[in-house]
Amino acid sequence: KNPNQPPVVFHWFPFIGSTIAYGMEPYEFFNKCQKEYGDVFTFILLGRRMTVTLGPKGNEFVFNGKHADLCAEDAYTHLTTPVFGEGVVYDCPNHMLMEQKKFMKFGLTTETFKQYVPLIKNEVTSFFTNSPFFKGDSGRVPLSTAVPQLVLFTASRSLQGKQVRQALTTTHAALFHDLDMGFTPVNFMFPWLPLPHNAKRDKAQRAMAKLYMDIIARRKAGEEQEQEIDMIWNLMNRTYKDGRPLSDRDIAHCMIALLMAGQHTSMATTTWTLLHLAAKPEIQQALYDEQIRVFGKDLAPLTYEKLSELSLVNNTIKEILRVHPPLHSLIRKVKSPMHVPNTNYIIPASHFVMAAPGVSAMDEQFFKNAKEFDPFRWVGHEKDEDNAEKFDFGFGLVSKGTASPYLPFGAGRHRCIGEQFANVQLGTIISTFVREFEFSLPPGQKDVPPVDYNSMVALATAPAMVHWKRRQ
Ligand code: HEM
Ligand SMILES: N#Cc1ccc(COc2ccc(/C=C/c3ccc(C(F)(F)[C@](O)(Cn4cnnn4)c4ccc(F)cc4F)nc3)cc2)cc1
Repeated sequence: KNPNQPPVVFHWFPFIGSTIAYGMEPYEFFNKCQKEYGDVFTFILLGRRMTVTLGPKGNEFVFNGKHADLCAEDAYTHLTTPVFGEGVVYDCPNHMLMEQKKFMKFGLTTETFKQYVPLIKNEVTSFFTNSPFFKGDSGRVPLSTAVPQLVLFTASRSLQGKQVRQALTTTHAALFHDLDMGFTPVNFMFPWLPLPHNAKRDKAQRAMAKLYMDIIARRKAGEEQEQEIDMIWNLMNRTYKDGRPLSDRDIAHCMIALLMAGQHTSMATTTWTLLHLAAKPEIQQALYDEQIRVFGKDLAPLTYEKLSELSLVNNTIKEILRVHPPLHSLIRKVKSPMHVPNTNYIIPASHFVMAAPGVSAMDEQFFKNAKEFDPFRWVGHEKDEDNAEKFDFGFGLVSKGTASPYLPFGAGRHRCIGEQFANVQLGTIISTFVREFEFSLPPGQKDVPPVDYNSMVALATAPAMVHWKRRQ
């Protein structure tokens, strides 16, 4: 026992350590350890020493740590680079990632969102028309199957662009699936395993990258006019500070990264939202009443400007991200020994640190009835974030204060740049569902299904069936 290192969680077997307990039920594991060891403790995950720092202070320690001390690319590159492709995100120096995030944000403006809302709405309504799950006046739908398709259509039609949307449902549908299968936490641990799914992943990555590079080449040859601003057009004109333009390959790999980012987080969040609304019909009714109040009894078409007036829709998304944050564990590699403030602990360079903001988001000391899904708890707190002090890491201002109990989009230099797009996409999807249908859980099922932690994000256990009835 080393007095100036965090306590190590008891475990029977070396290497395996606490992998099973953590991998199966991370929150149960974190809460049990917090009771026994406090907010800072080390556990063994497949031979790696993971030092967890919980609570708002723990969140701040990881999110505000200096890049020289805490390295994201060393933690994530084995998982992401085989899927996204080389030269971007975690396969390049951090200062280049900061510029890539700046470029991406240039493509996520109110002007593009105004154009995306009708595109997303149309994808949802044509999904209702074409999908086998929504025939007739009532029925049931396995959300685990339907929502990933719906989210892929809406994100690819808007942010990715028409050609990508077209390809993903025809020539490249199977390839997207193969690439998606490669985006799994097992690859965190064993990226080099010559498993069949890794060979398929690599083939799919090359095919997807080629799809984007062919689109770019056609646009450069002037074969396509810029009717709609998609992210590919946006990235085509970007140059790094050192004068080097973003290469066609780097653009393709950034587009794959954005595709994977949005797909997993949005499908998890959309599924959990529909499940919790099915469990609480009174909130569905309140959402429907809000649509009438904001758009009139004839339900005028959704617009980006009006989305911001739908406070219950926005509070529902905030509350879903509190109860079900898609990314439950955020990891950094320790590069030099790090002192944990207010403790005697020095974390050695051989460790990884892990933040789990979802633990403080479900802590009774910060949120009354924390386990309860209650969007109304956010009424009056819509703008808390705005007056916080801000800092620019190279991709725009982010709040400096990261000692918050609620950080579904992270904080600091690695903070998410997709929050606004996600809110537009989720707000449009939820509004369109609520206008069209009423939901309920299968008869006899009282609550939403348990969480499946075996994917990259915290998913609802399949099939996540809900019953629907078309509104008259
Ligand atoms: C509900 C939806 C989403 C949630 C909850 C979410 C959450 C997060 C979190 C927690 C981080 C910090 C990761 C870390 O600190 O290791 C992050 C980073 C990021 N996210 Fe998201 N995200 C969402 C949607 C999106 C979308 C739609 C995009 C792209 C359009 C996106 C792109 C990114 C990027 C580029 C980063 C930066 C990673 C870095 O700097 O290391 N995210 N996101
Ligand atoms: N055996 C076994 C075994 C062992 C352990 C377990 C359980 O262990 C774990 C541990 C961690 C995790 C999830 C963390 C994690 C981190 C980073 C990323 C990411 F980088 F990918 C992302 O942030 C994602 N993102 C951001 N915004 N939207 N998406 C991202 C960034 C930029 C970008 F451009 C594209 C991106 F998409 N993804 C996920 C899941 C399971 C199971 C089985």
